[in-house]
Amino acid sequence: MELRTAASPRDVKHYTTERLREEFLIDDLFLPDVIKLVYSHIDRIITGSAVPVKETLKLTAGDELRAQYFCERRELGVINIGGAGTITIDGKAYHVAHKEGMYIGMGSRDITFASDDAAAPAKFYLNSAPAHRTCPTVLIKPEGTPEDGVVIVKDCNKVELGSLETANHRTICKYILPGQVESCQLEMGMTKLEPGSVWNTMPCHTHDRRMEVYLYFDMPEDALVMHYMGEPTETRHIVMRNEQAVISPSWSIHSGCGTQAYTFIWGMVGENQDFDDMDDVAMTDLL
Ligand SMILES: O=C[C@H](O)[C@@H](O)CC(=O)C(=O)O
Ligand SMILES: [Zn+2]
Repeated sequence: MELRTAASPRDVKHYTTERLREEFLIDDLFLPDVIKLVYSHIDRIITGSAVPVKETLKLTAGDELRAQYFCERRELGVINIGGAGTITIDGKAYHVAHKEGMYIGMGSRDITFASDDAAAPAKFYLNSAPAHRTCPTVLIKPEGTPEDGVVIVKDCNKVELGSLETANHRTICKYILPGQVESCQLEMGMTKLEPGSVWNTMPCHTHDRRMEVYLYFDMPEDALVMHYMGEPTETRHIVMRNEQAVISPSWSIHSGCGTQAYTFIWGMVGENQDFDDMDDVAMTDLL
């Protein structure tokens, strides 16, 4: 497991491009037959990926968690951005298709990942946070009919925002949040931009009570997103490519502008689970 420490905004404003990328960018996710995990001291979020191709992959606590198993004291959110696959939790198999996800509650011991087809492997994106109680493990589908153990994203959790005129027409699909999928602190969802729209989260915001991690994907290899971060009056950018993630501290804005439309997954943890608890930044105040 790779470890990242927290960073102070007073230091970050002096960082070079290289240092900014070292601290915040995660550019080696989704390697085949590897579970990659990055542990951040910021709210102790773990960001990672599991891409089973030739093998079934088993999630372990590693040395770092000083736990017998990964979810001993943690909850885990998963969204599959690849082909269909199976997540097996303590002997129970959940079939997770493209853009479906899971919430896996604290206390789940044995977690494995497999793909249906090695030629189109599943790409499981992972966000995990410390937990204090067990919430039910569920499969999450953006569309469909609910069954036992399966939650369908509610219409009120598919929020259309922005417009083509301001190049930010997008739909926020909220997967894990109170009232739909119960968790201790983790919230997760996916935002998809419409063709011709390139800006996410502009007008932008900070939220002092939560940190966030973004994963940008569904873009060609030569496309890029300029991810904007920093205090509102000290903005910086990180050039991001397909399937790369970025850590966003509470004090930072988190916004992006791509060379074309893209999709991203956001994961949030921290003090509260109030999605709308944001500190909006006026466009005219950004520097
Ligand atoms: O705090 C909320 C997160 O920044 C995202 O949900 C924002 C987002 O997906 C968007 O505006 O496009
Ligand atoms: Zn935000």
